[in-house]
Amino acid sequence: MKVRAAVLPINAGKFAVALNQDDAAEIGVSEGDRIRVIKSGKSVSAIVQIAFGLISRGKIGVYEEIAAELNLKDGDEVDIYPISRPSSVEFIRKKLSGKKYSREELYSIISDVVDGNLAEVELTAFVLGSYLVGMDFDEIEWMTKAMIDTGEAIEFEKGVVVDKHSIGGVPGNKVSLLIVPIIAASGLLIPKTASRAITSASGTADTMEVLADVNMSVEEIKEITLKTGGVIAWGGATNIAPADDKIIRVEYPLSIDPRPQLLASVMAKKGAVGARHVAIDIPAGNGTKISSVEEGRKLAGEFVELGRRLGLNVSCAITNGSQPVGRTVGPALEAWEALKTLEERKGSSSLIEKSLGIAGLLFEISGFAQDGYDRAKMIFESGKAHQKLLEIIQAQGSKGILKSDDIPIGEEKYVIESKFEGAVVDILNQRVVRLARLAGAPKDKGAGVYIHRKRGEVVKKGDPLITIYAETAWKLEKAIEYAMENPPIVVSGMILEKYPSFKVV
Ligand SMILES: O=P(O)(O)OC[C@H]1O[C@H](OP(=O)(O)O)[C@H](O)[C@@H]1O
Ligand SMILES: O=c1cc[nH]c(=O)[nH]1
Repeated sequence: MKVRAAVLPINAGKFAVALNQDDAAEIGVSEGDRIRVIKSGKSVSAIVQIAFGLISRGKIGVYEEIAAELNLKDGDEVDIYPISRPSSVEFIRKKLSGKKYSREELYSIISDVVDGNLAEVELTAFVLGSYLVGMDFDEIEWMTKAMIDTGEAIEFEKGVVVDKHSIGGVPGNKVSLLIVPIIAASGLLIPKTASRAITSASGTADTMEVLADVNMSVEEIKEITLKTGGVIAWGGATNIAPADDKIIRVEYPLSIDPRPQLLASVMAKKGAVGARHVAIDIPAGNGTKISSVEEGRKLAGEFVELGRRLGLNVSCAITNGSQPVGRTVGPALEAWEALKTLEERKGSSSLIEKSLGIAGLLFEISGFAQDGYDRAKMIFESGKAHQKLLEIIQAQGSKGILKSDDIPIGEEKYVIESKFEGAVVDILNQRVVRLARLAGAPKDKGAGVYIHRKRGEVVKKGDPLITIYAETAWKLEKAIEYAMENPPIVVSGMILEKYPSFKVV
């Protein structure tokens, strides 16, 4: 069938087209089916969206990706005809019925993820298949290797390359902003790629982006690492394990991180940047991805085994995830706390201890030092880590922030005060994250929370417990409403909530 192109100035993130419902019916396709679009002998396969009333008969809405690929302009004539769904869809269906993927099937699925050949619902089914049915270790290894092989990789001809990664899940985990400069200042190389938030209110890429550009090519990551010793780049902007960010995009709205995807996502990024020694942070505690140290140990064993299969020397740190790391949650607040701590060489003990502990672990497993923690502490206290972070920020492309107090924080704020005198007995991670997300994080960089009192700290009636920051008044309102019904900080006593009136703060 011949139709005329209407170029839609929208990036769909995949090859997709919009068809008038009657034209779609005429060639026998429905929402999510595939068609081939042909112009001057060149063709692409595209996922169909039905645009009820928005695209007139005889026209086809083409998103930017297809327009660029086929060099299409408004009014150009193209040929279209229906084609069948990729075989990956059949493999995904097989997993949903409880079967095991083969190596070839996983490669085919990951290639289709990278090429944008899967509709949103098919990609979601792939993630849910892992979440509900799971994968065995062979499948996890094959998926990780497919994720590495379908992207670009970095090789360093000289230097000792190390890397760290967290499985995430604990709010306020800004430790990479301290660890990377400590390692880089020691002379080791750390080409770190991070993801954006998955279940939290700010991923490391969201936090670093407050200070510097995080969109980098593979060549830039290598060049900056060789120049400064380290980078903190957003994995989704590179062509390193490009399937990863596409998978994370469907995990984020569901706030789930299935174990097979988690292992593959983390280890593909480490394998592709040429790291030899890798430290994995596994936060364990209520309201995180790992509820106990025992469960953390099991996951640590899986990381070490996957590392062995990929030729990487992996060590894990099971860390205290029972409450947020440091006192801030949300991109700008976390960047502020990380930079302030480096500037003043003091700050929240959970943030400093964790950062030095993981940097120290990297020093030890790479053979750089036996007293890893002490070496990391010396670099931190000497101010070299602070100077190094500033150097990395400049090399990546600074956002013009020279010191922590220059970082803009949301201007709308509300302080929740304690209604009792006593001590903080609990901080509920998931409520803290929900609160920061309702306030606008991670999209609104200035949104988030500042935690005034952490577990065990004493409060008087009327003392501030938590300050909520937002960039817009209505988001602040929503966040306050939530906090009133779901107090994130519990002061003394044994009663967590009263139902139907939850007002225990
Ligand atoms: O907490 P959630 O959002 O689930 O996990 C995602 C975060 O965990 C990892 O942290 P890092 O890169 O090791 O610092 C990821 O890169 C990402 O920033
Ligand atoms: O990078 C990451 C971190 C946690 N979970 C993932 O799936 N990827």
